[in-house]
Amino acid sequence: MNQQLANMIDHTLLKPNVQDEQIVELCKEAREYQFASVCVEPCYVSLAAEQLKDSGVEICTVIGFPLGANTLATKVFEAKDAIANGATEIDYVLSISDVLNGRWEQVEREMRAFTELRDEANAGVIVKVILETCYLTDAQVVEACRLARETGLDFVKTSTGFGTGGATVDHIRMMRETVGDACGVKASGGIRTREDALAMVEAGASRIGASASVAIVTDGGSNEGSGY
Ligand SMILES: O=C[C@H](O)COP(=O)(O)O
Repeated sequence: MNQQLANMIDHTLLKPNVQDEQIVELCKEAREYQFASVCVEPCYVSLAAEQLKDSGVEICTVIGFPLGANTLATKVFEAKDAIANGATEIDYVLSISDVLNGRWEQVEREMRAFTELRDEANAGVIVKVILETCYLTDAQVVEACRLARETGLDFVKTSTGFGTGGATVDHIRMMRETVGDACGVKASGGIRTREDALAMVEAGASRIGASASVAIVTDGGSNEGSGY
């Protein structure tokens, strides 16, 4: 097992039919392999936080997930509630409609709202913006990354795992080139093997989001994924 790789992985379980015992198991695995975080739906943040007390594993959750289509006020409320319940990492889906309609000032406003709520939380919370790159042009990916860097977000992230495509090496390279050292880059969606994960790291990813994390670090492969 490659510990360095494990330390970079958000151990993810995002499905409509998740139950408590699966979250308990996810947390057990995260503690054992020392993954960076568990990534769970907001309704499971409290349970995960309780399970992972004093483990060093962060509690990541997803906001406006998976479509990014909620209004900003709803996303902000959801994020604050998740932090109050114990979330330390917030992965929010950006307003894809604003990007597609060229409303970049709205995209920026949303990013600033997230950096503000992160700074107000003042508890080592970090924010990642999920771009859902499968729906964007390269120019839109670059512009979103440029704004994320400018507004001070912590990470840019490729995918929800529920779109028409996941992380690609080309997108990761483009995202890293745009944010430089100012932000982390998270590759997620469709990463099933150690080989997939290492290709993303090689291209510039500093975090991997995956449902198949255990298979990745134990050198196997898996068909496990979030998507429908
Ligand atoms: O946010 C992370 C993704 O949902 C993970 O995608 P995956 O289930 O395809 O590994």
